[in-house]
Amino acid sequence: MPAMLTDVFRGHPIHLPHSHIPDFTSLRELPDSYKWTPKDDLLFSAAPSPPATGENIPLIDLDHPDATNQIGHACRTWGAFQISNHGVPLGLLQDIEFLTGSLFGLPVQRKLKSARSETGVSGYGVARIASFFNKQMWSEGFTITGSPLNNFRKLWPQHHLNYCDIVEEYEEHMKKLASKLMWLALNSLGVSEEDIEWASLSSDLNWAQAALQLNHYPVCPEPDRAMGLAAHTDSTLLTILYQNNTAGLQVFRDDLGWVTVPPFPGSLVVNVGDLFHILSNGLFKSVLHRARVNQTRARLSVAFLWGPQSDIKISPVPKLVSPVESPLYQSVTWKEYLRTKATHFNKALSMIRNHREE
Ligand SMILES: C=C1C[C@]23C[C@@]1(O)CC[C@H]2[C@@]12CCC[C@@](C)(C(=O)O1)[C@H]2[C@@H]3C(=O)O
Ligand SMILES: O=C(O)CCC(=O)C(=O)O
Ligand SMILES: [Fe+2]
Repeated sequence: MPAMLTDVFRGHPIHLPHSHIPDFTSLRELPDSYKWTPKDDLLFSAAPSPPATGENIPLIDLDHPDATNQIGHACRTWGAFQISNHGVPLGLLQDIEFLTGSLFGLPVQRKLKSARSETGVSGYGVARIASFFNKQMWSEGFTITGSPLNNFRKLWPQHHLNYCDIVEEYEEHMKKLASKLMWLALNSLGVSEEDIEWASLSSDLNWAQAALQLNHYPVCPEPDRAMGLAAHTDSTLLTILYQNNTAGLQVFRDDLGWVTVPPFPGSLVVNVGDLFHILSNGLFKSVLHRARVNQTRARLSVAFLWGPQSDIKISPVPKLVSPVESPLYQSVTWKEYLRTKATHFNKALSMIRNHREE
């Protein structure tokens, strides 16, 4: 996988307190800096949840004859769905979960040997969005772009090659799955490969790239006051998320509030990201989501964040733009968008939106 994302934050350092990541297991009480009140998580103005209706994001069987329409509907209404029969071997999901558990189980001092630098993308640390919040999140993360070899060697001097193989195999499966899902979703809108210049020009998947984000949410002494990962949308085209058998992911819908996505063994969660929202001229929703924590079980998740190569301009598909209106968004590369997001976070999408005359 080409390492094009690695230099995206060069010249855009963020000062994050990686070195202050505590040894979570030793904390019997929640420190004040980790106590969130509802106003600490208001950057995306998500209204409080109305009473639960039991509605949830759809679980779509990819072998179902109507899968295309179901995916299209889910992208328009939720911006998220779960999938079964996705073709990723269960053993590989178990391997990536094992790798993730093993990484975060290492002593803090070892993990810090591969700490993400202030201008880097890859490595160990707190989520990049942490700089926008006054409170700290109850989680730790590890981002992989390009080869993980150098970092993995520092983490596991003996076993790094086995772990590199797992990451490579996982990314290969994810790449193919993400592309299949994108085309199914676009087909549901009547859009095919010939309608998108950059996709039709390059053979196989040379136009795509990705980052793998491993997340750990340790057991928390006061889960109702803590936040695992604050509300955000992904900057991607699509994100494919594996979660272990512990609930915590929540997605937001204006009419339903925060809805918890139950883990179904072997299934994967798919999120529409901001770039897919732009490409679909606003028809697909980039889903606002967050992760909560709990008092009894540690939670692990693995997000495959998938988007176009850094030099590809994403703009609304002409077929989806009305002939009498301008496209909803200006064109933008993933790199430009990540930089805008790194400085303006929740305002990034509206900054590239074309404001129409009334
Ligand atoms: C490619 C990327 C997407 C991401 C920023 C990053 O450079 C690598 C990590 C990704 C992640 C994972 C956790 C949530 C998120 C908002 C963050 O802070 O880092 C996403 C970023 C994103 O989608 O914008
Ligand atoms: O842990 C989760 O369920 C969410 C992770 C996530 O949103 C991310 O890595 O972007
Ligand atoms: Fe996310």
